Amino acid sequence: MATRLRAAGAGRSCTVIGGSGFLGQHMVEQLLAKGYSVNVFDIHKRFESDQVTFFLGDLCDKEALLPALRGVAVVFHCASPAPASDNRELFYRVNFTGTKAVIEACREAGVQKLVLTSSASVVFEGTDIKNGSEDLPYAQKPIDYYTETKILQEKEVLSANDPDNNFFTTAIRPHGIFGPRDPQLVPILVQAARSGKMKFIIGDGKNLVDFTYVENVVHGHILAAEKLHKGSALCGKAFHITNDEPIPFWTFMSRILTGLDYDPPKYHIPYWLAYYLALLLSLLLALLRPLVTIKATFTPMRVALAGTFHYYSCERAKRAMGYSPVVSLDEAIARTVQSYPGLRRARA
Ligand SMILES: NC(=O)C1=CN([C@@H]2O[C@H](COP(=O)(O)OP(=O)(O)OC[C@H]3O[C@@H](n4cnc5c(N)ncnc54)[C@H](OP(=O)(O)O)[C@@H]3O)[C@@H](O)[C@H]2O)C=CC1
Ligand SMILES: CC(C)CCC[C@@H](C)[C@H]1CC[C@H]2C3=C(CC[C@]12C)[C@@]1(C)CCC(=O)C[C@@H]1CC3
Repeated sequence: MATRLRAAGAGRSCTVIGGSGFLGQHMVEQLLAKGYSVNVFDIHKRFESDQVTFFLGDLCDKEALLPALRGVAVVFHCASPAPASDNRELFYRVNFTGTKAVIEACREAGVQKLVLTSSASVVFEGTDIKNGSEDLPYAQKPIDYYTETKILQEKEVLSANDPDNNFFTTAIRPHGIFGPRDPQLVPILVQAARSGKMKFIIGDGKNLVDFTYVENVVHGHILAAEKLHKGSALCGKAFHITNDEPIPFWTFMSRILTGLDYDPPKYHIPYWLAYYLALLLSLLLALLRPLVTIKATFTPMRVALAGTFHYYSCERAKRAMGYSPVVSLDEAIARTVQSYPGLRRARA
């Protein structure tokens, strides 16, 4: 590994924590393409590459992290339990306690830059956000445990910024990441369509939201790593990274569905009715949990995301790091639909 690090140049050596995941794999691919030497630290190894050094372990274990961080200049921390897991203990352990372990390991290993994948949802409380800036306060009442722990995670990383000791941190807040190999958005949407649950538009269908193509998210992270240094505007700050093309939520869903030959939703259900039905269902499933575990398609969080405005300004990222999306929304939707032949509706 030391040879690879030297070959890439000390400044272009990195470790992607969570590198086996959806965003992580795209991150690894683009970093390699840019000539970085790349380590992956993840609890699972989900792909083979002779260009990558894999370190398997739990990011909550600092001793397991250290070998993966020694000699690297930049750490990208994009690991998190899946939002749908809804496991409060797991979220706290990984996103809060685990992130503190990541920070300690970075400091001990002499890593200079830590780029966290946070989430624009850290300011979302289930009510409209239109062109929200990073100055919005953290959600006082996060809708779910995932969001609650992403807030704690971001606060830990940004407050760890320590330029006097050559340790620089920043957080990237993407929103609604989609693209090839996404496990959370398109597969769940198609599953809902296949089970006949996608006949209704929640609300009036005019709520604009941000969906961000995965390659734009990666581009934002790499830009941040390259612009993060002593005295830069990135130190200890968070930055929204989106496609900068807010789109009605149900227009986006319909374009993915029709692109895969499914019928788009066409009837309307009032937002308040959908939200309270989802809340009632979540309470019922919580009561039944000791007996049976049932995953709801329409959780309160998902209904809130489906029925409210939530799009964010990227102006701060444009100014501080010269960010602009590298793949347009139209092209991104086309590539995404094209990448899921197995999810296309089988024609009789
Ligand atoms: N998807 C989206 O729309 C958005 C995602 N984000 C953030 O982007 C990041 C990446 O998300 P995404 O790629 O979708 O998520 P994935 O679940 O696809 O990837 C996360 C990776 O981290 C791994 N991981 C989880 N827990 C640990 C642990 N304790 N130790 C080591 N590795 C671990 C996961 O393994 P395993 O699969 O076994 O859990 C997985 O490989 C996350 O931080 C998420 O919060 C932010 C905004 C939007
Ligand atoms: C069943 C339908 C009402 C919705 C189907 C699509 C949803 C599964 C997705 C639409 C918006 C997505 C989203 C996320 C996960 C998947 C969706 C709810 C996140 C919660 C993932 C993690 C984040 O940090 C924020 C994302 C917001 C958008």
